[in-house]
Amino acid sequence: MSETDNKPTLGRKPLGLKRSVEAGEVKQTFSHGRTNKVVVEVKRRKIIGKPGEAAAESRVEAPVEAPAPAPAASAPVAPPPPRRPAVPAGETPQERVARLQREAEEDRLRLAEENRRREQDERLRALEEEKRRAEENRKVAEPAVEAAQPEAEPAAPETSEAAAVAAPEADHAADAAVETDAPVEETEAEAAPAPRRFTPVKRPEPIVRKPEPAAPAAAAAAAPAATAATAPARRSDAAPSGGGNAGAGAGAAKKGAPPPRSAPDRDRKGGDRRQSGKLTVTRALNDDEGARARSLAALKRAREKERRAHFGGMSQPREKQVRDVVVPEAITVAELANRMAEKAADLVKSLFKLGMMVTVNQTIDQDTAELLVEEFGHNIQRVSDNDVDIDSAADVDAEDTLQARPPVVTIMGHVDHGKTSLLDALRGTDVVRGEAGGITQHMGAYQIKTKGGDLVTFLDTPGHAAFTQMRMRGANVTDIVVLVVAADDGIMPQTIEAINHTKAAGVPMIVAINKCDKHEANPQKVRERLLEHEIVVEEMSGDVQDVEVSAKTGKGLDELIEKILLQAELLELKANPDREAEATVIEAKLDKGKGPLATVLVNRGTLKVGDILVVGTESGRVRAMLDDKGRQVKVAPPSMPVEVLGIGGVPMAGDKLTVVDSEQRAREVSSWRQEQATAKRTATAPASLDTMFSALADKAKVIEYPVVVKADVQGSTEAIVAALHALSNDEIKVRVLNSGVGAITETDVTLAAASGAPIIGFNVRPNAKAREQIEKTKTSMMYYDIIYELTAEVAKQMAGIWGPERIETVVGRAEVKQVFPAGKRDKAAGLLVVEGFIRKGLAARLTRQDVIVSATTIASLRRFKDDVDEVRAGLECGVVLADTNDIKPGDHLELFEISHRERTIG
Ligand SMILES: Nc1nc2c(ncn2[C@@H]2O[C@H](COP(=O)(O)OP(=O)(O)OP(=O)(O)O)[C@@H](O)[C@H]2O)c(=O)[nH]1
Repeated sequence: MSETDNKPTLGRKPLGLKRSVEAGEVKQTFSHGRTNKVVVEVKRRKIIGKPGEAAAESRVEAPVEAPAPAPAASAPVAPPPPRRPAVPAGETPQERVARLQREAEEDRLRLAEENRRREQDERLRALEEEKRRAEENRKVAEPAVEAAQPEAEPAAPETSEAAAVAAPEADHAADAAVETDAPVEETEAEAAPAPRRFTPVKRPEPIVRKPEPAAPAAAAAAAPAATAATAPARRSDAAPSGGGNAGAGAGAAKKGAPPPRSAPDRDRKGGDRRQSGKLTVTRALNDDEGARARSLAALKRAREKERRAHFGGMSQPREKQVRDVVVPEAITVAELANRMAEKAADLVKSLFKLGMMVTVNQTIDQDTAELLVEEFGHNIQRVSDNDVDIDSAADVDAEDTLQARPPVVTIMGHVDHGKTSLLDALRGTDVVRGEAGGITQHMGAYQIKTKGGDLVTFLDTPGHAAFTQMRMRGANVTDIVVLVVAADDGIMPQTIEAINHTKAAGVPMIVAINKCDKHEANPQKVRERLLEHEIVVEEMSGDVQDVEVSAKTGKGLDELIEKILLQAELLELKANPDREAEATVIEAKLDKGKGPLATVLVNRGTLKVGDILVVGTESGRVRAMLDDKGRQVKVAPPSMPVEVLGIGGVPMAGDKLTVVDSEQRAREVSSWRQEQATAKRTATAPASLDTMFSALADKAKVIEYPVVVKADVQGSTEAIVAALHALSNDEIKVRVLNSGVGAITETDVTLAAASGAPIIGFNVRPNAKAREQIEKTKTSMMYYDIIYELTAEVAKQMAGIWGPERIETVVGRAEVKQVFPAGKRDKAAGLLVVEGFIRKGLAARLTRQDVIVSATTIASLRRFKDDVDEVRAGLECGVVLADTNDIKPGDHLELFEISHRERTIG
């Protein structure tokens, strides 16, 4: 930008910052290579500062055609930029940046103020010009009007044109009266000699100042007239009468921009600035030259004070709100305070007055809570646990809504007796071959259609000892149990366990004697052995159905199905399919792609895609359902096993799934259940001194073997944890730091690494991040896919930690006959070897009247002043014992050898 830009031209250039401002950029450099660019605008101080040049500039700004005396005289000279303090010598880059920012901000504000002032001046000049022209027009028009209407309408000047003239005049007069001082008044007097039609009006500016002696009174008197005439005039005639400049001026006037203040005015007010009401940035910056502008921080403080005063004033008369407080059977003080929207400390104080010393985290009962709620003026709403949780037992379906449903049959038996093979044969599939180690490790759920078109749901349970929980669950969700006993193997431990589970669940049993194709098969022996467990089969004139089958040849399978259907008919299995579904989780896992998956068995109602559900401590919405063959299904009627997608987390096998009507209800129930589960987990057993000391003693003695367990399905996790706990004994205990379902994650590795624990992965592998972490922390990993290999290996490792077993073998005994000094400090004992032998270096226990005095070793052994290695029974010798001189005649010495043996666990 050059100076010539400001020279007058025919058309006025729009006003803008560019005209008098130079903009530049300051690059700030911070630590870590960060930079920031700050735009710095600089006013050319040289030009504005000199009075002569200022006048020239004012002339430039004046309208070209203005014949009136140059209003330059009235143009306020822009204040010179404040003198910057000298740059301090030891200024740091940060300080420099801060200074530059501050200066830039100051410049910007000053510039804005100057622009505003210049606009104001232009507006004034435009008004002057307009007024002058209007006056001229009037002078020209008046004789003509007078000629046309001699004396009839002397009020005619009150036309819109006249109003248009009056408007700027009034505006200007008001402005002049309020804001300008001597020079402006002089200019006005010269420029507008016409008689005044309005008295200047004082603007309703919120400025507190001492009024000029005469002006305000006159202004106040004329105010209504001036505003009444001004408003329509501005709207209708401002543009046509004033041309471009006048229009702009009127526009500016319309916006009501605050009028500029003259220097003396400012000086007058400078002293009482703080008391003068609202402090604007303009005022702050236009203060006395050289005086410091009010800092931003000060402005902020003032605003904050104002705000506080505002809110403080409001909070006092606020009325207390009475709330309905939902109180369960037990609630913590903090939670109650939260529900009452009161301060926990106040509640504690009240309880203190009631004689109860409690902390905010302590739980109080419902009655105590009621006292508090009433004391604080709220209403209590007592709820019991059942009000929150879903009580499906209370929700009984009417008899007429029930319809026949397929039977649920659980196949149980000892490991490798052919359960999966039998099921495969029934389904026409081949699950056995896919199983690791040939054993079932999950619970499988399948539905088959018989030749007659009947549906039967089968649950396959694992036979291995570790899966007790799964077998128990299987027995609990089923209608009928098929006990598979291999004819060649007979009754085995898990066969007995299955019998007990079945009896406990109170469900009917059908015995399938399998592997009857084998030549060593002895079904009769199986029947007889079953008698020992009070199972009397039909063949033995009992009421338990039995059937000889062969999964291999398919023998007896139809008969088995027949018997199942017969049994089901006797049970009259029914459920209401037309209601919200209820189901039981058979198995649950975390799938990498699908998220949490749960295999559920619908107990009643029909589960549909889109249903909102609560399952254990989790909630969710059924996104999709897959049947046992992996096909998508939209609905699952009673007795159908389906895999459900869309649950928020992995539920526990055995959890109940319930469909609820809203997501809010689902969340409410699941979070309540989560709270309960947490409370249960963190609940501590009542402490007594006895239990405390025994726990401490245990801690000191027992070696811990920490592990982290991750498995593919929830049932396996449970089984592994149970199996590991079973390996613990009084001296070494397995401590499962964490167990879960799904891939081994970074969190698992971090946890394991912190305790030096190995991670046991059952059918799962670590993810990429976890692998990195494993490398870094050198965490020991143990991967398995067969549970008995896992337990065997862990048992071996535990034995290794435990250390080899120390075995003491007593090899001799001796009696102390006499004691005599040996050397300066030691004592020697004269012994008679009574039994076995004594040898140098052997471990020995010195006993006095059968109480152990010391455990030591034979430091030296002599016979007749000669050092010897060994002395046999019946001979006398002299010994010095290591680390002890507490020897007396009559003491006995027991000599033993120590050996170590590898230990085994399990
Ligand atoms: N000869 C003969 N072999 C059978 C028969 N049924 C199963 N087997 C074999 O017995 C072995 C074990 O069969 P599984 O079906 O895996 O036994 P399981 O009871 O399911 O075993 P877990 O699920 O691990 O408890 C397999 O090698 C089968 O081939 C049968 O009727 N006859």
